[in-house]
Amino acid sequence: MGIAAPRPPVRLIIAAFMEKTMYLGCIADDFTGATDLANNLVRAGMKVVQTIGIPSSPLPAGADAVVVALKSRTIPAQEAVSQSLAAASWLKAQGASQLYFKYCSTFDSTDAGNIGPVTEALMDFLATDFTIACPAFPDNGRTLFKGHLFVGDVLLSDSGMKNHPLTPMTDANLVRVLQRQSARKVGLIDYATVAAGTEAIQARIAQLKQDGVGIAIVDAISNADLIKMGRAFAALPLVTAGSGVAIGLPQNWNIAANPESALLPSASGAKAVVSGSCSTASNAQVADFIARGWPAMAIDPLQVAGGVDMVARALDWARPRLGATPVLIYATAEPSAVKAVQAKLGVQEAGELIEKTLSAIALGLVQGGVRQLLVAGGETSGACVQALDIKTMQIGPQIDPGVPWCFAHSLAADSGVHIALKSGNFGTVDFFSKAFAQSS
Ligand SMILES: Nc1ncnc2c1ncn2[C@@H]1O[C@H](COP(=O)(O)OP(=O)(O)O)[C@@H](O)[C@H]1O
Ligand SMILES: O=C(O)[C@@H](O)C(=O)COP(=O)(O)O
Repeated sequence: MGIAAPRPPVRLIIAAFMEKTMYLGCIADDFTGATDLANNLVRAGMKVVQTIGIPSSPLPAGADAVVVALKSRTIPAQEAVSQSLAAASWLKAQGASQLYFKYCSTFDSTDAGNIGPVTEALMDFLATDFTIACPAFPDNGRTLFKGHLFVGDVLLSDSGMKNHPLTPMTDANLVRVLQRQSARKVGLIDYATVAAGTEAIQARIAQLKQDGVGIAIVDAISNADLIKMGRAFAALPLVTAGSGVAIGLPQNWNIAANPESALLPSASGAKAVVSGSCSTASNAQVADFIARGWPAMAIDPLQVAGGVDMVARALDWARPRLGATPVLIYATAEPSAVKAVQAKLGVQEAGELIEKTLSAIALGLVQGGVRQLLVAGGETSGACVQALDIKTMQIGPQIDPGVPWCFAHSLAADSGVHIALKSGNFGTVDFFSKAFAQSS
């Protein structure tokens, strides 16, 4: 006969039945952005669940934050609004006390949206007359000064983002950029105010509200700025930002950083990279992978458009090569090549065709035994995660700022899959090899 387990004290039994409220409900406009935000929240000590779309089944209890990943960055603004509102009502119904709309640290959008329209729809939904907008992420070189966004040492408009295939960013003045997308007046909380601290930021918010400003861009150049502003935003029903602002919010619920919070099961199985990002960083990372002599295959969009079955061709190429060394399948190309493809196929059409091709390849790779998959590119990641039918993701250790390894269950794999979704712009030049060295 076994030994009876000791009975837990009564107060523990009661605690187990008490519903814990979710503090932060997050809506991310793409999937790499969602893991980036979840990564920063986990590193700041929160228990986070990341879902792909609005979950259809109940989530495990006890999360401090839930990040709902949408693929709404480049879809028509009205569709982005309706998907974001559906996510917002679900998060509020789960008890979220504050909502966080996460967009790109390079403010990826066009004059048609979607940052402005989604922000304003969420403000209407929450019946709030004020929110902030701050894509600053100093750990990744995104800083804001006098409303101007810098990427590393250059203005946004001088960075590689001016050549983005879907959302070229040619104006670094975010007050101007957001005003073009918004009906509400857009203002600025400038660096002098942020440097003066939490009370100064709160006083400036009160002043801006009196002046009829609905959304304020906020300057920040360091993590210390993000901590100060986090305290000042405690009472806002809605925060809109990149992932950086997230590091300053957990303190409002007395949550402190916890290095234990990002543990995953150990990784095994074949390794692959699928890259559809055409950013400067991804181009350099692909070149680095090839320079190592590792197996890589390029996908030519024009051949796909011409009817060649590149999915079958890529999977046939990859099959005998899968193993301890990662394989890379990529559509990543330099701006001139991207423009030539877009001129022939159309911007959206080219993007969708390549996403469909790469996501079918990702699915085939996992069905063929890949269990450590790295995807480069936000839209590309969205397509791949959807093809793999992943519903939730567990956040693990950070590879580089903004990119953690994650663990997910996919119908395509009997066991789970380790997956990393790399934002186009993120990661050092040796990111692909670094990621697999860390997972092994
Ligand atoms: N060679 C190419 N020509 C044209 N478009 C491309 C090419 N390769 C990829 N794309 C498309 O460019 C877009 C890149 O976006 P995304 O995956 O979000 O990358 P990033 O994270 O760099 O923004 C995708 O829609 C992708 O399908
Ligand atoms: O904030 C960021 O820069 C990223 O989290 C992000 O949103 C990535 O988007 P992509 O560059 O499209 O991957």
